[in-house]
Amino acid sequence: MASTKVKIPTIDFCNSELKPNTPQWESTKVQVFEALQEFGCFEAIYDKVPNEIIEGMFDNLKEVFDFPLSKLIEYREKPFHIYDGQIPSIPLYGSVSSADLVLPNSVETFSNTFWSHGNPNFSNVAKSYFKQLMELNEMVKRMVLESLGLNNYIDEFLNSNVFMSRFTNYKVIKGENENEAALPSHTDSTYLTIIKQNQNGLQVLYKNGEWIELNHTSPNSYIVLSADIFMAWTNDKLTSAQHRVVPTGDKDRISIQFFSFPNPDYTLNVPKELVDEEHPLMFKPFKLPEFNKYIMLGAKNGLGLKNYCGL
Ligand SMILES: O=C(O)CCC(=O)C(=O)O
Ligand SMILES: [Fe+2]
Repeated sequence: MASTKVKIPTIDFCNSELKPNTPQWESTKVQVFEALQEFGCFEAIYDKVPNEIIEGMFDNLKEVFDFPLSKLIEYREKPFHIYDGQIPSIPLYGSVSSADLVLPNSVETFSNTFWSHGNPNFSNVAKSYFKQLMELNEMVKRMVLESLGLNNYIDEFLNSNVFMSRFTNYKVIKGENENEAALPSHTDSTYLTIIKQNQNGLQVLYKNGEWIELNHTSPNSYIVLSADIFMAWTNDKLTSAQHRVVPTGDKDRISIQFFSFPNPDYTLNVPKELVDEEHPLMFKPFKLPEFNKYIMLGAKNGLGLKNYCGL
């Protein structure tokens, strides 16, 4: 069971004055940094994505997951597009990912695969959704880098980021297995993952060993998780959130994940400002594709990164 005692912070990003060098920014920045250090996650309340865009995303995605398997497989055959499903260990899980739905071409490929004449409605809502999430993602990263005194790195860091979007469907089951994790405990190999769920079910493992529910408390809620790559690049200053999904509702759960990574050529080198006698270097330099290959070979339970390049 997930704990109801510990609550992860809810942080408000709605204020229109939330710009660098304002008092509002400075106080939000403290909350963001503390939350990502302590929990590796927080709930963001962010009202820049209109409700009709969010509803449009979930309505279109319901249709996608009702399409026959052959469509999902056809999608998988396009470069940079992935369908994961029918995995025996996680039978309720199915997802489609796109290399970058922020790029117009990628949105069109997605629409043209699933709808025979494309789907301008999906294309428009997806473009709008991911454009606004890019801004939230950028604000959070800027706040983290400023908190670490890495202001000189912000532009280079943000320019080297690439993105991936994933839509996931968890089939509802009733019966003796209904409280089992539909997606088992793991950490992500990203900088940040920003998740929107149409039903609660996401949980994070807190350091006291309790699972904490990561619920949406508002229609404008998103869950922001810091992950392996951000933990490595910041020399262990941030926590990589260990999370899982235990759907609770009585209908299929759909979630939208917005992942950010370093580009494949970028060497992850801890900034020298974060290393001194009291804070020795914790990770060797590495590139993401090599780390991903290592993970694929079977590293488990958040030990992957430390085993791979920990010092
Ligand atoms: O469905 C969710 O809320 C989370 C999915 C997830 O953790 C992942 O795809 O890495
Ligand atoms: Fe994840």
